[in-house]
Amino acid sequence: MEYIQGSDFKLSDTAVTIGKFDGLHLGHKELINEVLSSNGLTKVLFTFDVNPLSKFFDRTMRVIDTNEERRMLVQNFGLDYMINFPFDKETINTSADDFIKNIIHDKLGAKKLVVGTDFRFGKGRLGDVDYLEKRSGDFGYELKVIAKKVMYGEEISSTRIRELIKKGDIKTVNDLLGRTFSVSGIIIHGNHLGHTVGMPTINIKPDENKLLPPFGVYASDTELDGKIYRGITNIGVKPTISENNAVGVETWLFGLNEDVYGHFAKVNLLDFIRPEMKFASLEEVKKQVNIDVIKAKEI
Ligand SMILES: Cc1cc2nc3c(=O)[nH]c(=O)nc-3n(C[C@H](O)[C@H](O)[C@H](O)COP(=O)(O)O)c2cc1C
Ligand SMILES: Nc1ncnc2c1ncn2[C@@H]1O[C@H](COP(=O)(O)OP(=O)(O)O)[C@@H](O)[C@H]1O
Repeated sequence: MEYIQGSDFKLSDTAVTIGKFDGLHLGHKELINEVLSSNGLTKVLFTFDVNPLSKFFDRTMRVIDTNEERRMLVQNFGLDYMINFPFDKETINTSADDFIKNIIHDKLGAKKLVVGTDFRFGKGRLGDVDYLEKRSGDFGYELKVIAKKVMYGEEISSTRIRELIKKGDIKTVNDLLGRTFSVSGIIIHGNHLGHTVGMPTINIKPDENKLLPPFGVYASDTELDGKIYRGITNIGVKPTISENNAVGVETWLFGLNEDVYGHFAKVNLLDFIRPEMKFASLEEVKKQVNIDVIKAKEI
């Protein structure tokens, strides 16, 4: 798959799905599968750069997957191209008509367009599926509108998943995603205290745009150097150690005994265990973690 960042491309004879795709959940997967079934066409996922998006609209808006995480997820789907299109002033001010003409037709060369029922596009979000259908003859594409997938009696949506993440309902989040919610990044140095109590932890500083579940302890499976380690993860600020720690994601991996600083890790969260608490000392944290570990191993 070729990854294109920006607006400098010209494709032809494509099957394209367009959307924000935050979280790449099971509903999104249906759109992508429709693209994948388009024999004879170049298969494209067109999405918007989520980092500028959060700056343009609402600085507090966090994403389920960062650009990088989303790119890694899409990598193995079997698509030909993934386009991460800038969501800047120009894009925001592009009318629905210009979006169809300049982007869907001229740049993407779409012969087939796959979107969800509530897809909106163009300035003021005035473009919708009816409008896409109306213009399909003029611009020579076939429109495929996919109904929203329902799970547990409700439509799957990025908004619903974000709310569940905020509540810490990781199990339901993972069901709706059809995979595990994860936090990934490079392993950095912490305070070098963990190993002093027999609990070495890998520390990851989450991307500032990343939506995190409530501070607390979670059972996890971490992908590191081609292996998966069951472990236990603390998301939070380590109040026992000091008052002003930055938010971190740290994981004690069961069965690892190596220096892995600077390596890339993907921490897949499996289930919530308990909230983060302030203890009297690091030894007291360790005592509690020994109890948490029993739970984490049972999951
Ligand atoms: C599973 C787990 C649970 C933790 N729970 C807490 C907690 O409830 N409160 C807290 O202050 N720190 C908690 N910590 C953070 C420890 O205090 C931290 O691992 C220790 O400060 C070592 O950090 P370092 O990696 O910077 O050396 C937890 C760490 C782990 C791995
Ligand atoms: N089982 C393990 N789980 C996590 N980290 C481990 C493990 N075994 C060895 N390590 C190494 O030890 C480091 C963590 O030690 P620690 O004392 O917590 O230091 P830091 O505060 O820098 O994270 C990790 O970054 C990793 O390189």
